[in-house]
Amino acid sequence: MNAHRLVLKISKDEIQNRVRALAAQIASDYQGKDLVMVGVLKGAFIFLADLIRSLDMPVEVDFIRIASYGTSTESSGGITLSKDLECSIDGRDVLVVEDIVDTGLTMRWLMGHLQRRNPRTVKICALIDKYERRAVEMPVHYAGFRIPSGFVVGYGLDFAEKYRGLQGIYEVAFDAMVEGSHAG
Ligand SMILES: O=P(O)(O)OC[C@H]1O[C@H](OP(=O)(O)OP(=O)(O)O)[C@H](O)[C@@H]1O
Ligand code: HPA
Ligand SMILES: [Mg+2]
Repeated sequence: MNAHRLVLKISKDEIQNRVRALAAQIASDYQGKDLVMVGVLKGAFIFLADLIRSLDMPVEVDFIRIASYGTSTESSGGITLSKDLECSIDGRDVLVVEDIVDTGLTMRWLMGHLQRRNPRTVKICALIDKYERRAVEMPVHYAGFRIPSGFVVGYGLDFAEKYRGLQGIYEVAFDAMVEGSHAG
């Protein structure tokens, strides 16, 4: 891991306020519906936990575990599924909960995977919609924050599995490489 610093981008209070507003919007849109919220592990675990505790309606929660980044800040392009859904989504309304949509490759794979199980609707809720690196068209129906670029960590998001527990969102600032040597 190259030497880096963390720069605060979104504070804990801003996140809390935005999560409450998203939950209110979701509860209003899905009133009376049979909603299944699917958290994408690992990154979504904190966001999903906060979101459902602000949500004034009964929902079923399930998880799927897919990964493509490993220790890198670039998508590997290949998706590894290591835990699938446990509930049926046949005929039901599904809201996928993600920490971040970046290139969109993870979400494209997941949408294909879910659509084969015949849900009534599938929508996407992501804490962060990071749009400049998008490689495929991918709508984010409920977006917490839209940012153009920068590798971010905290509130579930990791860099090489670290920093998920930070309460705010931070950008990873990589120190410039010194000629002929690596800065850490
Ligand atoms: O839009 P994309 O470019 O595909 O990136 C978004 C995905 O990448 C991260 O997952 P990661 O592979 O790091 O797994 P993790 O959730 O376990 O950290 C993140 O949690 C999203 O699932
Ligand atoms: O900016 C990011 N941070 C952490 N994980 C990610 N996965 C895709 N983009 C990011
Ligand atoms: Mg990750």
